[in-house]
Amino acid sequence: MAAGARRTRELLRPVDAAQALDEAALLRYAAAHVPGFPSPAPSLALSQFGHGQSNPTYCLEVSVPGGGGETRRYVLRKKPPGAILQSAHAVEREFQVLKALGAYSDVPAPKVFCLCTDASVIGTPFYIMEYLEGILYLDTKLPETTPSKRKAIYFAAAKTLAAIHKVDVAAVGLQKYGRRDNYCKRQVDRWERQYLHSTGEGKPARYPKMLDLVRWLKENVPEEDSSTGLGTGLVHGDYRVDNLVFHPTEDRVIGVLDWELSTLGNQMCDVAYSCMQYIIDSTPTENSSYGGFERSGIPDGIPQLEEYLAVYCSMSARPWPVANWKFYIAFSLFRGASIYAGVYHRWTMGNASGGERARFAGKAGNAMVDCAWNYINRENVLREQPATVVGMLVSKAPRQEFHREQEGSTSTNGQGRFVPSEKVMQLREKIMKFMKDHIYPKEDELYKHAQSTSRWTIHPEEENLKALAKEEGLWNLFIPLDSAARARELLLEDRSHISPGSSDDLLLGAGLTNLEYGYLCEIMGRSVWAPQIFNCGAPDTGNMEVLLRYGTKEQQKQWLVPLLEGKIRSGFAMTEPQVASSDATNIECAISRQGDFYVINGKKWWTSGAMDPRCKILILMGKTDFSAPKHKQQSMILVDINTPGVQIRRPLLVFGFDDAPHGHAEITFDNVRVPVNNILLGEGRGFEIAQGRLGPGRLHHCMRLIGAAERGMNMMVERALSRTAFGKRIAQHGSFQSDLAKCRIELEQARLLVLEAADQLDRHGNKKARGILAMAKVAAPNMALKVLDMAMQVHGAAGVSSDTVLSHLWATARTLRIADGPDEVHLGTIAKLELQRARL
Ligand SMILES: Cc1cc2nc3c(=O)[nH]c(=O)nc-3n(C[C@H](O)[C@H](O)[C@H](O)COP(=O)(O)OP(=O)(O)OC[C@H]3O[C@@H](n4cnc5c(N)ncnc54)[C@H](O)[C@@H]3O)c2cc1C
Repeated sequence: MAAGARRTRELLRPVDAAQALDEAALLRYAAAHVPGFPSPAPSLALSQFGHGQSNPTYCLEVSVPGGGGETRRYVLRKKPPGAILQSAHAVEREFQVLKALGAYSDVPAPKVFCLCTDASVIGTPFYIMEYLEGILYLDTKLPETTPSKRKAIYFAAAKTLAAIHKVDVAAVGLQKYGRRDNYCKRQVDRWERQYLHSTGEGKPARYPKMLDLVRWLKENVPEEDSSTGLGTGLVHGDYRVDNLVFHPTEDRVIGVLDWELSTLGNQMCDVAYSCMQYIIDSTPTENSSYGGFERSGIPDGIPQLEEYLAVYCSMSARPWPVANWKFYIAFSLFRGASIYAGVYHRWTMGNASGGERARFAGKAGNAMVDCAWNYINRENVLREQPATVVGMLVSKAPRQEFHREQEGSTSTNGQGRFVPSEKVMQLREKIMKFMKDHIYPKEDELYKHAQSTSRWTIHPEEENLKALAKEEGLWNLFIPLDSAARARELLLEDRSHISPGSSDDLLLGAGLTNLEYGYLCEIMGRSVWAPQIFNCGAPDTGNMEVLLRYGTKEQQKQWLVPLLEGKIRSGFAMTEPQVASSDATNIECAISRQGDFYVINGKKWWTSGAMDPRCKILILMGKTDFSAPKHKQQSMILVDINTPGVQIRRPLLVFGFDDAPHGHAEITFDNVRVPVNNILLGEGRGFEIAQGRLGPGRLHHCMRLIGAAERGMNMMVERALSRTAFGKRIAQHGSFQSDLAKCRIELEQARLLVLEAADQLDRHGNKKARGILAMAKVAAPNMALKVLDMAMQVHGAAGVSSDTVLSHLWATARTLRIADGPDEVHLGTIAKLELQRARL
């Protein structure tokens, strides 16, 4: 076989005499079944591809009648002649998968024209497909290319494999193409049978180590193999660089060939198989040493196996496969050995396509078995963490519906202004994994519960998830360094009020700055359910912040600790229906001192979280002195929600969403008596507290909005790539591309603004950072609304339904142009500062 890069046409050779076809019959059939086939064809030049072992493949070159010498090329692929293994050489299946992929997916595949199952036409079933003029790299070492091209080719191969694995099989009509579960288990049985069929008495000798390998594989099938969900789907079955046709001038795949072994199943088998050249050079030649790149040295430019894997994992959002990698490699070697045993057997019977190379297939197969055993006996085969590849962040989490994790400006190469520290990156990855493993898969169920008649109760799963998040150390991450320091002193003095087993360190977060938390909060914002699972949901975070900063020791013991532990929830009651509450000087709720008590009278609404059965404490803002200066009249006070006189009147709806089970409540306070020491910081200091509370809290909303928008982007892209309108993918329509690009620009702008605001908050405090905080508070919801609106648009009617998360995310984003202060108020702040600066 010719080594190196070959143009498709260079792979053609005269037809093997033993594989000659009835050309007249073929022409008749093609003319009748291939749309646009030149007819009557003045001449047919038939040649054969020298590359490939299994199904004989031909090139039909037909002159176009009256075309002045113009010719058209087609490719014909057929079963080999003679007795063949029943399940092998399934050209019918190749045709089926190519047809489905060609019509509905982004996987580059040759277009198929017709399938002939009538063996009487040319002796065996066959199909005819498009001839792709491109480059095939027959030698996986890529000797005839430059190092940079080698890298690009390998990464393109990883990307294309990811594209195959992301095909929605139901959407392309391949849902019955195979069983997804127990793929490896069934494959081991299948290839064991094939091996036994191809070897033994009167046939090539059996290799005892192969039988041992079968036993080992059967005993070590990964648990994930029994699943039908994560990591299962379309499997190519023979995915190698030399089965890819590359564009003649660009480093991208234009066609994936040889789908003979494709089916549905465990996709990690494809991945391991595509890495075979790193492990073994199994080219069947007489003098083969069988050493893969790992032994012979990796050609310059070809990425390390772990780099290649990292790209695949990143593009497919698949977990880093360290846990079962040994199995998958051993399985690939075993399967290769079994295939080679078949090739060798056919060669001994005189009917292997691929000629003399098959002579050495038996030897090569046994070398694969030896290699599998060497691999199994190695201590470490893959590092615990994925390799870092420029521009890629590899999730170690399993794939979920939510595939791509765009990283935006945080996906840097360790350089630049906003680059999270290693500690933050680790937490970020952990949260992303948690979201993929536990939150996205439960969203539907939580949503259904929130629509049911039990919606004002807590779904048991929510508390389970909280326990899990706590266990993983993903708890109270919002707590800024300085607040934690103050509370630590108070809490450490007396541990009697802390539940046994609770760790102080865990309760007080991870010692992050607001900026550091920003990178994490963004991820939580991708799901409306996520923040509270990590005990980072509003309004609890703001309330805890108030208690951390301003609470007395007693207040902290009674209310802060259970909040930090996630045992209770809280509400913040400031807004009142009868006054414009964006101007908090308007509020009318009265807090009057009577001896050792304060008596509260008033009406509040939009007290978020107060409907939650776990809500035990409200921080209420009212007036203690109506005659004091305008900003000294207000005070904040702790109100036990079960105090007589506190009455929840109704849940309010946001565009029809009641946000159960947390809800937004209208509450009346009729002569509610609370102890005097429930006052926070002191009478008349409500505004002061509000400033402290609202800075970080506002920013958290912004961060979550960036996450929500990012999710919108992901969903929009996935939808546009998988749906066809007016003859092409939505993603191929220019108007979509322009909207998408604009959304990305706005998102990145907003993200940078939010990060900058967080940084200034850390460095200069609330007051000095108020201008940029206000900018972020205006920019983030407006951007998120635009992106989510566009995402809904791309989803068509589905986008505005509750079948996707988009409408709920949009509704939540819309409230944030009002909640925590309307846009206009923040714009006023920005303008005021701008004018002040001009006057200086
Ligand atoms: C989903 C949701 C959750 C909420 N959660 C809480 C909560 O937990 N606790 C709580 O206390 N409140 C909560 N709120 C209430 C929220 O904080 C208030 O709605 C907000 O502060 C605005 O007050 P208002 O509704 O009284 O509007 P108003 O103050 O009446 O303002 C109405 C409009 O007037 C205009 N306006 C106001 N000021 C200016 C100005 N300076 N310049 C120009 N135009 C102006 C703006 O267009 C503004 O939107 C929540 C609201 C929503 C929607």
